[in-house]
Amino acid sequence: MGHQTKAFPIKQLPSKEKRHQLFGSVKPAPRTKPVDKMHMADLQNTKKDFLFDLDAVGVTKVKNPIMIYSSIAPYTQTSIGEFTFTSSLKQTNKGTNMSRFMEQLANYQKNGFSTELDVLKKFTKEIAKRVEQQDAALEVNFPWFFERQAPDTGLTGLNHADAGIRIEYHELKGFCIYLSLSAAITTLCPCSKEISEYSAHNQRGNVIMEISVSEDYQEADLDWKKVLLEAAESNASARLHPILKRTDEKMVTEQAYENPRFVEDMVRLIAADLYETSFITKFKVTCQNEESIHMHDAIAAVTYDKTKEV
Ligand SMILES: Nc1nc2c(ncn2[C@@H]2O[C@H](COP(=O)(O)OP(=O)(O)OP(=O)(O)O)[C@@H](O)[C@H]2O)c(=O)[nH]1
Repeated sequence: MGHQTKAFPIKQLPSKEKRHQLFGSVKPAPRTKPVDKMHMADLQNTKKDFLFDLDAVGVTKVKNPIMIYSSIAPYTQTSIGEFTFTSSLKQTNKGTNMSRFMEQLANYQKNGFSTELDVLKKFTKEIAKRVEQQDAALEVNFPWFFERQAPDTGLTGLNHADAGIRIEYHELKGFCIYLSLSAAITTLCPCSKEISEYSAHNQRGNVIMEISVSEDYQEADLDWKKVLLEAAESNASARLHPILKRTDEKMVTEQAYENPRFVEDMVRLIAADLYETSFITKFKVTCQNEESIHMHDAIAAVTYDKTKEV
């Protein structure tokens, strides 16, 4: 005898409409307000003295797919960007037209929205025009992936750092560009190495580099993401790796022992590299170590403005 399957559904349920009513849906009340845009109230565009100019108004936490180009592998990748789009607002205007920021994003999205600085500059300038203001700002933060090779076996996998771009545009003043990268590194404590008969405690550090760039900076000549990543990693006790076999692990461990670093050492060494990078005009470097012998973290920071040099 073959196995008999039951035919589903067995129970006869009320219709979907009846089910919605059962759970509280009611018939629409009579509509009294206009439905055509021409006759709708436009509160945003009310003109009066609203007491203060606003520095920024717009939309934030906007997630959108992005294309990222890099000078290290993977050379092209897709990621998710979290955006903020704003402009200032005059004291005489009640509100901005928020939908226009999102309309602009939808237009760019059609061809794939890339984080190339030239694209984002164009976007920000167009936003100002679209919302009828003198200025606009765009901020985007995204995880950026890069290939990392194990030092001995050469096995590769992906690591990532958190990248950020802020573009400010003003009709009269032009553009300001701020870039940031937050990268993880290994540090081995110099003090612990010095005082102990053997070993030294180490930790995972997080380096945040925030920079301003010169007006003539072209990322096609030098990829800022790679520059900042190298500044953090090349000055650390060791780099982080997705894949390490024993022969790799030995090398990374010994390299860290040979290059002990305090958080203070980290920010000063990275500052030196950023100081020597000609397209960087100002920078802030912060290093925060998740201490392995404490519940708390260690932190150090340095800022420098090359434009203030005499
Ligand atoms: N100004 C403002 N708008 C808001 C606020 N909260 C929500 N909104 C948005 O107002 C939007 C309406 O956008 P608008 O761009 O003003 O719409 P519109 O006037 O039809 O657009 P235009 O034809 O471009 O002038 C809706 O999408 C709401 O999301 C707020 O606090 N301030």
